[in-house]
Amino acid sequence: MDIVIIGAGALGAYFGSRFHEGGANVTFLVREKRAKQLQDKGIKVYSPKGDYELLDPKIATSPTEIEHADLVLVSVKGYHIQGTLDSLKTLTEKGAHVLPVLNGIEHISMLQDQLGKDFILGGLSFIISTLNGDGHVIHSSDFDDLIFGPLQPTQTTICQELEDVLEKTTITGTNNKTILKELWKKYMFITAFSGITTATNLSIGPIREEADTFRIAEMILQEMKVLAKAYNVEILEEEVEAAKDKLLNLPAEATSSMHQDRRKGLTLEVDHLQGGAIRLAKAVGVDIPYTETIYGSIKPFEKQ
Ligand SMILES: NC(=O)C1=CN([C@@H]2O[C@H](COP(=O)(O)OP(=O)(O)OC[C@H]3O[C@@H](n4cnc5c(N)ncnc54)[C@H](OP(=O)(O)O)[C@@H]3O)[C@@H](O)[C@H]2O)C=CC1
Ligand SMILES: CC(C)(CO)C(=O)C(=O)O
Repeated sequence: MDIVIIGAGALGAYFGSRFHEGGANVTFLVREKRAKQLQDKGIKVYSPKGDYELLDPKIATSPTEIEHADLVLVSVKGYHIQGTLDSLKTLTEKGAHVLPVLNGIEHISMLQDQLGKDFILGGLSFIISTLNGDGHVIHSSDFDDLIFGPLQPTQTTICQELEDVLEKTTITGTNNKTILKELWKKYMFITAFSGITTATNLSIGPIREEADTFRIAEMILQEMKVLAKAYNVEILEEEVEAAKDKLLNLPAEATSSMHQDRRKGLTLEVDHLQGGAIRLAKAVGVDIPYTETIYGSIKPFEKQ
């Protein structure tokens, strides 16, 4: 399978390396600075699932350099998705399907509107990874789930092909037939988890110790459930409970990637995540006051 990775950051470099390890033909479509770093240092993955080294990754800085792609994995931050549209347009015109794995939900309909519904698959990931100073991947969770699936009936073949590739890798891949619901469940979870950890500047342990603080995360889960319903996605109460249990059972020092970005002084995805929820809620007349409050609390730290 010919796979292009747009956004060779923590997620893209990890999954791209694993696809390569499994025998796929992988090209990293990156910007100039990252291209130079990849040429100089290659990619190394340090991971509980086994280290991997890609000394001479295939790199492109323009989509015109890429002759053919079956699949484009998009793993940029939410605030960079608009900047990938020209490349995605060129690659979908060459027949590629697009698998976005960023957190959030608004980008799905945006990509469908801009590129055509047939090209956009649903995707998300559960993993904790980051890049070190050499641009190498530090994968620190024992999970690396890549959940994907068709959003249109025409996409079952490409999803099956990806499933076949994933079977040859260490990635825990799931071809999910109800991917839209999975996307909303992850969106519900991440809006609460990234919201409460980033706003308080605390990992989950101390948040759990203060019932009044933890309650804010619970209320955000409930608001996101109501919001999903307004978009015809039924998240069950037991699924909200499962998300709450996850928050209760994470290691005390666990935190969200957005909170890690706050700690590192990087731009935050708050507009894409909590801001996106607020825009979607306004459009259908749903009130999400806890999410709005968390959004307002994080906003001053968005661009540090
Ligand atoms: N890290 C994690 O553990 C997890 C992250 N996620 C989600 O995955 C998404 C990606 O996160 P993450 O991998 O951590 O982010 P990173 O910041 O590590 O990587 C994003 C990469 O995108 C690149 N990029 C941005 N615009 C373009 C473009 N136009 N063309 C090519 N490359 C581009 C950046 O490159 P450049 O160097 O040029 O700026 C950067 O390397 C986010 O939505 C995040 O919430 C989800 C689960 C876990
Ligand atoms: C919760 C987690 C770590 C799961 O992958 C995540 O998506 C994030 O923090 O951005």
